[in-house]
Amino acid sequence: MSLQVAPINGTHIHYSQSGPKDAPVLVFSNSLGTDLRIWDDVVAALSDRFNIVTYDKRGHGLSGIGDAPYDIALHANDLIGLLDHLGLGKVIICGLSVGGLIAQKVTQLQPERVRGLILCDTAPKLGDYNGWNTRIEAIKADGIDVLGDAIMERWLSPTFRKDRPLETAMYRDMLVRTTEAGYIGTCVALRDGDLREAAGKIAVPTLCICGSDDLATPPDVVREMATMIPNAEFELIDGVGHLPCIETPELLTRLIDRFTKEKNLV
Ligand SMILES: O=C(O)CC1=CCC(=O)O1
Repeated sequence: MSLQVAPINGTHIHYSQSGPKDAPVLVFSNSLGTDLRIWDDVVAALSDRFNIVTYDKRGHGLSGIGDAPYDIALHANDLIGLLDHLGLGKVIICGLSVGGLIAQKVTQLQPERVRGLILCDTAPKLGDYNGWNTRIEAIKADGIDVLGDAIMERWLSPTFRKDRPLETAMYRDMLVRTTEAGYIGTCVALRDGDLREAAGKIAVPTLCICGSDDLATPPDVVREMATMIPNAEFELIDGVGHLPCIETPELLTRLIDRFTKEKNLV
């Protein structure tokens, strides 16, 4: 399939769409420093029954960087713009880490559009102001590569890194090849983003998922989010880090399948 790209909010957004066009729409939103390929195994398993959209948020993958200062609302409006461009109305959103904040923000901006949320390894607020500034300053001084190994420890469980060194190296490359402007811009968005007040107003079925070995958004953080969102469910995936879509796509697929069936979203 040829690459698909859309003009959105003054830049271009690279996306992929697969599955039956009349099926329920399931959109995946990525984490910091990753591109849409992290969902490949999940998409392959679900694209017989969902109309699936994956995309690279601005500054990541093959999308443009744009000129606007980044914040979570800008990323959310990019996703809304992409859905409008594709003529997609109501959607289920699965957001990972910063993608989870983007999903929550879209729900806040267009509550009527979102039918359900799957929030993986995320929270309404991630990290603290000084922590993000330290990361931003380190990257400005020396580039993303200096943080590559430390970030792999946050992303991937010790078992994955030990047993799958080539893939670990590949995901490290994905990270360090992210544009510096896009990465730092998204760190700023995370530093300043706080959706805790809005979390209590989310009124759609929500499943919160976390890997037990997630060092970026540890289970307690995700569990707390589940208590803030009315009627949200929480699932812990044992032995997995920050990116269940990479480490255990089969289990993530089963959780999405079960949740969407139980909540009558399919
Ligand atoms: O890079 C990390 O620490 C993991 C992460 C934080 C926000 C996000 O999207 O990924």
